[in-house]
Order: sequence, then structure tokens, then C-alpha cells
Amino acid sequence: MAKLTGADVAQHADKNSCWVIVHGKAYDVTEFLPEHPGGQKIILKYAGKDATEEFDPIHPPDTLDKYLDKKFHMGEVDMRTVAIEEKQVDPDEADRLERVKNMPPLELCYNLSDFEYVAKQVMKRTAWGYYSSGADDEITMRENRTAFHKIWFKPKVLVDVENIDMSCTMLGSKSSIPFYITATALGKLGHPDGECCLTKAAARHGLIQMIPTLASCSFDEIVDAADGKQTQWFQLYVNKDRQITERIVKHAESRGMKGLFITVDAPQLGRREKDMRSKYAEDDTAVQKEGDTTTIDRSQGAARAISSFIDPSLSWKDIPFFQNITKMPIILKGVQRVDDVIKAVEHGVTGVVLSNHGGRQLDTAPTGIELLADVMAELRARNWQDKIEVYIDGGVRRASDVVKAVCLGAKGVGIGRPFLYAMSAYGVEGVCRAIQLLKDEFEMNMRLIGARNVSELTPDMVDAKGLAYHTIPSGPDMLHHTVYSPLTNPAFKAK
Ligand SMILES: Cc1cc2c(cc1C)[n+](S(=O)(=O)[O-])c1c(=O)[nH]c(=O)nc-1n2C[C@H](O)[C@H](O)[C@H](O)COP(=O)(O)O
Repeated sequence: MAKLTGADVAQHADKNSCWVIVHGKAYDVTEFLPEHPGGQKIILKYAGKDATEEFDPIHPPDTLDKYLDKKFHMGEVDMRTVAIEEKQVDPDEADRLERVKNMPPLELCYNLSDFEYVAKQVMKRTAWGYYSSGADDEITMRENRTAFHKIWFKPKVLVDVENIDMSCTMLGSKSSIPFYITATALGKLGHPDGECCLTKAAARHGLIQMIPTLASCSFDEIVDAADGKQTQWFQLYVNKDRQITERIVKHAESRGMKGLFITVDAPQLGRREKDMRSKYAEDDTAVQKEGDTTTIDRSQGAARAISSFIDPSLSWKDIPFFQNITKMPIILKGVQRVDDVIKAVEHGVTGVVLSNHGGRQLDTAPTGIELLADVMAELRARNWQDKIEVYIDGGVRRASDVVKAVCLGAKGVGIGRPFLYAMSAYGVEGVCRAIQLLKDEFEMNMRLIGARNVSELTPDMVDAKGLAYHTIPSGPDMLHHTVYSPLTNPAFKAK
């Protein structure tokens, strides 16, 4: 079949007949226009043209193959005949680079909050709205942070701590330190190289990276960006179509993934108002008009736009399906109760991540660190502590948080937003600096607590009684309040 030309596609450039080109193929999206969660405007901007650059940061590469009926796949386009729109740098990217120029040099970032401050200045609104948002009133997102402040160290003195070994193993793979880069979607919203930035930094620092299902970079791009020696895990959102899921899992295993993290806390994505607000501000066709009876909720931000495939019927009865299709260790990511950890052991999974998705799902769900203390007590009471690897994530911003989690029994700790923030202005170098800052803090903390290696970080080195008390308002957390509050931040006022 002859290829289409740019002129063929350009004839379909309005609401009545709208074709776009993505990765050299033409798609008729006319019927899809009113359903696009991101609104119609953004698609019509590229009607009859090549939309690849706009499409890539938000949509996993196989989105159209998976979700647009084949009858709307119009065929290959001879890209030599497509008028190059003067290939200008994406205007958002030009703006980002302009803002980066006014940021402090990387060496002036001394902690992860510095990166958060810089990211807020540098990122475009949709990126900051998406990355920084938590669900509803963001109580859990804040509690993720303050929970660590309720745990106090009980340091030992006069321990010979000249030689410190921070290394550990997680799921049988070596890591230079007991934290990993966790799965966070849409990496290209914050930086044009997306998740590949995280891959390169993880390789340089001997860290494990968890690759998200909803990455902006394709899965193979991320694996190809690895150095061939580093360990990568795969985070899975289970698709309603189990055949798609099976294909994805088998491919992940064939590419060398050393762990399958099944996300179990998101049968529906949480309601994140900063994400929604930035979506509205960008494109008011994304909201339903008077009399518009379609049921699509187009007011959601990037999150809902990309997650309609997730299967809300996923349940414990599905665990054998996964155990049959892969030899990878299976970890349930997003477990939030002690009795579900017990069930996980009984179902023979290898591990759990005690997590509330960074506070982006059920608001006032418990924090991973608080749950960890209860989980380990129950596992030890049954002498099951060696039957399952327990991880936590959420709100980790200091190495002392990692030390506390390991003392309480965590095998390792996932860190999300800080690496996105570090990447937004400084790319790979930013993520490497963030990791190095944590390593320096971790080594110092081990010396000061009196532990020479990770196995000496034990429960008797912390006093975690304070975890039982949920945050008593202790006055505004000005650092974060000024970063998050829409009241002090005009950028978040809807137009
Ligand atoms: C910050 C962030 C987190 C996301 C995330 C996207 C962002 C921007 N996304 S989300 O689009 O669905 O919400 C994912 C995801 O793809 N899959 C997942 O398992 N967890 C997702 N998480 C949760 C993440 O894996 C950690 O649980 C969380 O980031 C840990 O909290 P901190 O960010 O405070 O470290």
C-alpha cells in the first residue's frame, strides 16, 4: 500500500475530519476528539500535522495501538513529504531552558528540598501540578513527611565507625545503599530526556531503578539506556485486558527485569487538584460545557488522561495468574494494612511496598513508615520476618529517614518526587547530586548512630512510639506551605 503524503493528511485539519501523525503514522482522531481527557484544543492544534513531539511526554508510546480502534489507523506517512514546522524547539522546552538560566548552580543545592524549590520555578505548570500534587487535602502527603519526625534515634557511642559499608541487597540484587528510584509516571513532563535521566544516574551510583508502566520514554528506550550491569525493576499497572498485561510482563522479564512490582493501591487514580487545576488552566475545552451530556470527566489532569486502562477488578485471586506467567519475584506495591501483608505472605509473593502512592491516592491513608513498625512487629511475632521483603516509600527527604526505615526492618526505601525535581533543572547531573547528598548524609548518620553496616541498623536504635500520634497541628510548615499553597501561589489560581 502506497504511503500517505503530508498533503493527504493536511486535508483532515479540523473538527469535522481530524487526522494527526504520530511516529510516522496517520490516525483519524475525529470521533475521539470529544473524549480526549486533555480536551480537544490540544489535538486540533496539530490537526493535519505531525503531533509526535506533543504526544510523547504525556502518552506511553503504544497508547494508540492499544486504545484507538484499528479502523482509525490510516497508514504510514512518507515523512519526507511532511512540511517540517521549522522544527523549532518545543515552546515549553524553550521556556524551561530560559527559567533554568536563572536558577542557582547545582553545587548550591544542599538538600532535596532545594531541588523541590528549583523545580517549582523551572517546571511548566502542568508538570509541577502533576508531580507535586497529592490527593484531596494532601493530609497523607504531608503526614508522609512529618511521620519521620516522630521517630527519634537512640545512638550508640564509642563504636569504631571508621569503616562504613552502606551496601545492601534488595530482591537478591546488590545496591550501593538501601534506597531505590521508585516508579513515577510521565518523566518527560519535567525534562525532555524523561526516565532515561534516572536510568543513567542510577547506573552511575549503583542504585536500582523501578521503571513505571506509564513512563514517557518507552520501556525499551529505558532498558536500552541502562549500562547492561545495573538492576532494574518493573512497575505494573494491571490492564483490564489480561493478554496485554501478559505480553507486557513477559517482555519485561525478557529484557532482564529483576522484580515485578504490581501496583495495588490504584484501582482508580486519586483526585489530585493541583493536577486538575493546571489542566483546566491549560485548556478550558477540557471541562464539560453546559448541556454537554457526555459522561467523560475531562476535568482531570494528566493522571486520569492516561489511566483508564487500569483494572479495578484486580484481586487476591489474580496472584496465581502472575505467578504462572513470570519467574520474576512479585512484589505488591501500595499495601496499607498489616493483615494484607499477612495475606501477601500466605499468597507466596516475595515482597510488599508499604506505600500510599506518595499521598496521591486515598487521603488519610496511613504512612508507610508508621505501618512498617506494626507490620514488622506482627511478622516477628509469627517468626515470618524472613518470609517476605518489606519496603516502604513516601515522604523520604533525608537519609536519616532511610536509616529509620531500615532500623525498623525495611529492606529498602523508594524515593520518587525528589529525583523528578532534581532532574527538572539539572538533568542527569541533578539526579546524581541528589543521590550523592543522600549518600553523604547516610554515611554521616551511620557514624553518628554507631552502626558500621546496614545489618547493624536495628530496632533498638530508634524510638518510634511517637508514630502512634497522628500529626497534631504544629503550626504551618512554612517550607512546604509556601511551595504548595494555591493561596500564596497565584500560578495556581484558575483563570
Ligand atoms: C510523584 C509521583 C508518584 C507516582 C506517580 C507519579 C508521580 C509524579 N505515578 S502515578 O502517575 O500513577 O501517580 C505512579 C505510577 O505510575 N505507578 C506507581 O506505582 N506509583 C506511582 N507514583 C507513586 C510512587 O511510586 C511512590 O509511591 C511515591 O512517589 C513515593 O513518595 P515520594 O514521591 O514522596 O517519594
